[in-house]
Amino acid sequence: MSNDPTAATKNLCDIIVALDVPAKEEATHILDRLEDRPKCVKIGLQLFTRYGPSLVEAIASRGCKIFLDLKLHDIPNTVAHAIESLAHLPIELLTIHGLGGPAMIRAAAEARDRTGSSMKILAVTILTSMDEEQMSAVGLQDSPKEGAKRLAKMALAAGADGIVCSALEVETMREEFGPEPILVVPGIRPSGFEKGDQKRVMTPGEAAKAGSTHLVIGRPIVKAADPVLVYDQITEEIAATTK
Ligand SMILES: O=C(O)c1cc(=O)[nH]c(=O)n1[C@@H]1O[C@H](COP(=O)(O)O)[C@@H](O)[C@H]1O
Repeated sequence: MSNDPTAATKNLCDIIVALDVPAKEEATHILDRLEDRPKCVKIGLQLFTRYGPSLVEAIASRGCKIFLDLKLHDIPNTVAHAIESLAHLPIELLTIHGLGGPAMIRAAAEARDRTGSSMKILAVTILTSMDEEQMSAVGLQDSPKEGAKRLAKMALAAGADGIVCSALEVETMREEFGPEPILVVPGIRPSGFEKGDQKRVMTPGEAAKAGSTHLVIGRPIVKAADPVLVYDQITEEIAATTK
């Protein structure tokens, strides 16, 4: 296996479009405009709490892989049963919170295995909207980089297939865990785009170069006047930095 920390990204840094919109018609409209560009889209709490599993099936039937971002965080028994309830759906990636701890993560992976589902389970480390001040307010005393690394180590050992972290931590993750783990990276901001509520951000090119496998991009694409133009510019930026 290659020791090149960017090996995992060669030809493999996919864009995941976060469909953070209020209505399924709006999500469909964006996907129609983007045509067959996105190979994977994210359905998060905003759409899933409104439309549930039927929307997952409808969007998957268009040929897109589905990243279902529910960030499950509960006692192991409850998370395991939630995963059993989701197992029949065409889900590629599913999020749980790393802060749920190793027993919860293990229960999630075991539930997935029991059902025969092939979904990959990703542990969210430190949300990209958090900085040191926010972490300290919930009793986390280390830096985002240290905290994310600590949670990632625990989560991967407990059976997570990959992790969600900011691009600022990706290089450290690759040094620590090698080329195997899936590294899904939100907090992506093309240069000049406002951070909004995100605290730990990087440009698409920097994030891809660091070794991310997937970049989760919401507002810069879905709120753009011309989402196709922005999507294509991001694709070119990634290609230029990872070739
Ligand atoms: O799990 C996620 O996808 C996620 C984790 C995280 O730490 N930060 C984060 O922003 N996200 C998600 O990534 C997307 C980022 O959206 P934008 O900031 O609009 O690009 C949102 O849908 C968030 O829910």
